[in-house]
Amino acid sequence: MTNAVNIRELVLGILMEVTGKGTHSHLVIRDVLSKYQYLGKQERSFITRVSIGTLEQMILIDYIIDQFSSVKVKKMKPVIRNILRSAVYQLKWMDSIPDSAVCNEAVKLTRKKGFQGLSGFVNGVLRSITRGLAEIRYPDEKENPAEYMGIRYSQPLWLTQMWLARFGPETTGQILRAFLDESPTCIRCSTGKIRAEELADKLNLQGIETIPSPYIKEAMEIRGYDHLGALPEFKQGLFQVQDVSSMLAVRIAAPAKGDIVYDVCAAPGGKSLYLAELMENTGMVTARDLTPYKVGLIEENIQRSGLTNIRAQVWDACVLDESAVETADLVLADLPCSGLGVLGRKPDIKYHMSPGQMQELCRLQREILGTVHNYVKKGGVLVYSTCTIDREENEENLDWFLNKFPFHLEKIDPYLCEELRNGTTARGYLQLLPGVHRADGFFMARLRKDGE
Ligand SMILES: C[S@@+](CC[C@H](N)C(=O)[O-])C[C@H]1O[C@@H](n2cnc3c(N)ncnc32)[C@H](O)[C@@H]1O
Repeated sequence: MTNAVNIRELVLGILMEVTGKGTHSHLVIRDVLSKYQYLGKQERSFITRVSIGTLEQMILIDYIIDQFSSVKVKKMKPVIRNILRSAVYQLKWMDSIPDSAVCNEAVKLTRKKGFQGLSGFVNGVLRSITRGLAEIRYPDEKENPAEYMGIRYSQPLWLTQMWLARFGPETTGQILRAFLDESPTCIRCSTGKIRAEELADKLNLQGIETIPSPYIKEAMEIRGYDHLGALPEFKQGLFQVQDVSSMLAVRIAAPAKGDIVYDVCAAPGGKSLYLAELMENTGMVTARDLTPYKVGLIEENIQRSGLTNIRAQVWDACVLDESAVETADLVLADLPCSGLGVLGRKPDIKYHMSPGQMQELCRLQREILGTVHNYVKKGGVLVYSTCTIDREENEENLDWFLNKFPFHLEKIDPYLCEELRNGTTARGYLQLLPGVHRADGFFMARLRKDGE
């Protein structure tokens, strides 16, 4: 590994930024990897794996440290607690690194960061953990299942309590395990440009493994790539990075050729592009988001795609656009949400989210839905979707909407493969659950406006 840069110091920087300032981990990691592009594949994957892994397992890691340290994690200096956290991650989950190397590197980093006087403490705690790792005591599973699951699967207690009450222990276990499994990168083949099999062949030739999704033929999971953005197939717009759950939301929207479509919360534009592609360069997709920065992301993606039936606009979805009223065949409301369905990809969400924030999001979702339904023509379609598995933001918002506005749910079975059909899809909505489905957690509903 390169001597010039201490990759453990980079990991520490990422953890400090995410835990201290609340910046989203995927953004911090992306920035570090792009700043240190010259690092080798092995070093880049070490940085990603240890940062994500430590954040993912942080509740369990802190529980372990607290069993062996005289000073509780909460009372430690932030630098020290983050050095210990990433070291414990390596000790417990990375067998390929010798324990002595993990401890020595952590001690060196402690000194380098100016905490000479605490290097003995760090060394002592890590050596005790190394010796006692096999004998960790967990909360009693039978007596206190929520606490047990919270520690075992490293989730905040309020989340395990909420999910146990809603889904029961078996499904909750499936969901929590899935969050800790590696979340595969999923791509959507732009079938207007290349067949999925042909794209898979091209990627396979570069050593990238491709696994077709069971749900949609243009979706595939990929593994074994280094820098996705550098692949020629990406630059040529032959594929987009998009989870199959997002693709399904577009599938149930089922745009027709020539449709007028509004995607009211569109950045970075994944669903808008798919809608435009399915419309085969006819009609018009208006892809909106709140800020010029976000709309810039949509524009970049439009440019790479080469599609001409899509335009990007800055527009606050809470503000009524008089000119759009009753003009749309289809409105997609893929709204800001708590993101609890994608905890496997964005583990820090679980530390930032709270029941209070979820209520606030619910209020925003209602405000947006209460505005954008006006754009749907009589007889047109509104698709509501979120990447969460929270009843209030999903089913309860849907009930609220149906009680208030002249829309009815429409069966989505015709747009889904057999495996995804169930009682709710026959009514008009689908809740995907990680671990239960081979997809991110996602909610989608198809509503038709009453009238012609
Ligand atoms: C779930 S993301 C959308 C993902 C997007 N549909 C896609 O598939 O690529 C929600 C988006 O809503 C945007 N947003 C939040 N509040 C908004 C508002 N008041 N008006 C418009 N967009 C908003 C956020 O900036 C964010 O990009």
